Amino acid sequence: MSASPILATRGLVKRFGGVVAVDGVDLDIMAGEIRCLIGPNGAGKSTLFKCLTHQHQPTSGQVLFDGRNLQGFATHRIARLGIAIKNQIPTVYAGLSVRENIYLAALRRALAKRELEKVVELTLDEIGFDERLAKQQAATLSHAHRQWCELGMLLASHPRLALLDEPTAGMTRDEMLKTVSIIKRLNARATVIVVEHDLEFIARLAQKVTVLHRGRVLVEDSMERIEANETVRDIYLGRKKETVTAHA
Ligand SMILES: Nc1ncnc2c1ncn2[C@@H]1O[C@H](COP(=O)(O)OP(=O)(O)OP(=O)(O)O)[C@@H](O)[C@H]1O
Repeated sequence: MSASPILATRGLVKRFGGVVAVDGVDLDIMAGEIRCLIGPNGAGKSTLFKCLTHQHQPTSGQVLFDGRNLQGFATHRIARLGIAIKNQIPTVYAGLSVRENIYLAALRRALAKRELEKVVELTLDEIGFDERLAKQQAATLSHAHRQWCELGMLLASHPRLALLDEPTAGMTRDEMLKTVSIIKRLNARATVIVVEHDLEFIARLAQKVTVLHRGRVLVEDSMERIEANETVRDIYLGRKKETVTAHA
């Protein structure tokens, strides 16, 4: 029995003038999967994400969600289908508390008030926020707490597919490990695609990794096999390992 992918792209292209940022990408993401997307700076990872949600209109090619072609769909209509994106810069309501942010995110599920309140409290628990943090204004949160607040908003909104762009950027190792556990919770109810540079994070999370290079899929495999792949090492991992070592 062959299952069909929840998300597929076929020949996806995005040009910015003379720059071909995404150059004929075919992806098949199965329901329930966590897929990591890696590649050197400028490989096209963020642009690909933005094409999936129509923050950028693809130049050509198709995005299929549950087999349905999303061509012509506005961003808000894609969000309503259950595709959520967390961009590199967190988007929280700065003037509201964490609890209020999560409450607003949960509203999209059209639950009765008591259910909604339960979801909010459960989510605060899932991201490990106590009452003090729940009441804190989002603008005053630390970098990591702001990222977790936004992950909480994703958890509460219950997407079918979550796209996470560098969720651990700027985090310490302990913060990265906590983020892994939050994303595993998210993956218990949603398919997840995550762009990341942190190799330990990827190894702890993903079953399958897609390497993008110059807008194209270079290889798709397990992290173990990708780490052993000479071409990938040359264009990406070797350079990154040096960077990681240099910062250790
Ligand atoms: N809005 C834009 N206008 C023009 N060029 C763009 C735009 N967005 C991205 N690009 C170009 O497209 C290419 C891919 O960029 P993108 O940000 O998608 O790469 P990335 O893999 O996400 O990189 P990073 O790891 O640094 O975030 C780059 O050459 C970039 O300069």
